[in-house]
Amino acid sequence: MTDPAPLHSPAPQPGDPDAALRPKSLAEFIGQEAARDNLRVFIESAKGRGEAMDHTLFFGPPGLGKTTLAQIIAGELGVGFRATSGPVIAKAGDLAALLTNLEPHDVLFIDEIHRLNPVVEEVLYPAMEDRALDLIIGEGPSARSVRIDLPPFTLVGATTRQGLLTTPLRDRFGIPVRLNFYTHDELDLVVTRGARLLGLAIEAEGAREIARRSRGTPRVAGRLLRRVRDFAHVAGEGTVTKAMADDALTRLEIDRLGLDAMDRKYLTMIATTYKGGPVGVETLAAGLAEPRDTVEEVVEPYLIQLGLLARTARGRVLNDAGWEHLGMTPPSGPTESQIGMFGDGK
Ligand SMILES: Nc1ncnc2c1ncn2[C@@H]1O[C@H](COP(=O)(O)OP(=O)(O)OP(=O)(O)O)[C@@H](O)[C@H]1O
Repeated sequence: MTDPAPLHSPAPQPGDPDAALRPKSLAEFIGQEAARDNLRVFIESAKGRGEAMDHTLFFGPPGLGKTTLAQIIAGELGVGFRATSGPVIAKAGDLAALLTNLEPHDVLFIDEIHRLNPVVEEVLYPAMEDRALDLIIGEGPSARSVRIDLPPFTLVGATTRQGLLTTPLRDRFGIPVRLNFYTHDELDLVVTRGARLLGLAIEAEGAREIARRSRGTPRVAGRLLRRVRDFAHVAGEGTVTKAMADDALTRLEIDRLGLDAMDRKYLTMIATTYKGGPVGVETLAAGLAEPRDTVEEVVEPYLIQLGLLARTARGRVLNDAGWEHLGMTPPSGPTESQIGMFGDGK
């Protein structure tokens, strides 16, 4: 069986092998402190008032815990949880069926909410604002509109691309929450917790090594931990050490910054083919034979976070740190990054 998600990709895998490591409560959830503290207040307040919590939007790169937090909200509120995703809701009727089946105060989670069909999105506006559905019954001159009241509910939307949300939709979320990449210390806790749940003995330095190379992403940390466990198991080692983690991750082609083969191919292409840039994202996506969305949502955010890459108005540019990481020297003359940035080239 082929594995559609590369080992190091922050994208989810079918069957959700991460489910066993998913924190079930806010107290168990590591990192994202500001978001967590605020959510705790909103949850307590909604519970105290006996009302549904306000609609909440999570945005940020994949694998940082959007789905996990949505489930935690439902758990902490003590209400039901229904999950779907933007591209799956094909027709207005599909959304109507979901909404009319909710119990009062339930959480409805819509992943990839930026990919909702515009017709479906129109149905969502009154549902979010007035807790009502406006349905058209019949066709032609006899068509009439009926309004159906909905139970109070909380919509939790998740998106990797907040900028792609329409303004009317974005404005209807009372609680927007940005999720950021995790620090090494936080990922260290994620790895240590994961090892405990998997019954795997790991030295502190071993956990640190995995944390450092997890792209700031708990989903990647969990996945790398499971692969290191495989190597340790086959080698007959009882405890994961730093050397063992390093060896396993190197064999998986994950370098000391946590970049994988795709990241390095991307950076090398800008360095060698385009002399450090600027180069457009479409061109890079075509060169990598990857969809543009994957390049923008999965590959680039972490490279930008590390300061290896800049998005400018004229395209992507390799920064000095990017050249250094590749062990290459920029072409002579000032590079684009030395001249300065030209704004955000989205
Ligand atoms: N704060 C955390 N502490 C521990 N583990 C976490 C945390 N956040 C996420 N995880 C782990 O990472 C996995 C991925 O998280 P989740 O599915 O919530 O990410 P996501 O942001 O919804 O991703 P996507 O955008 O791809 O849907 C979870 O199964 C869980 O094991």
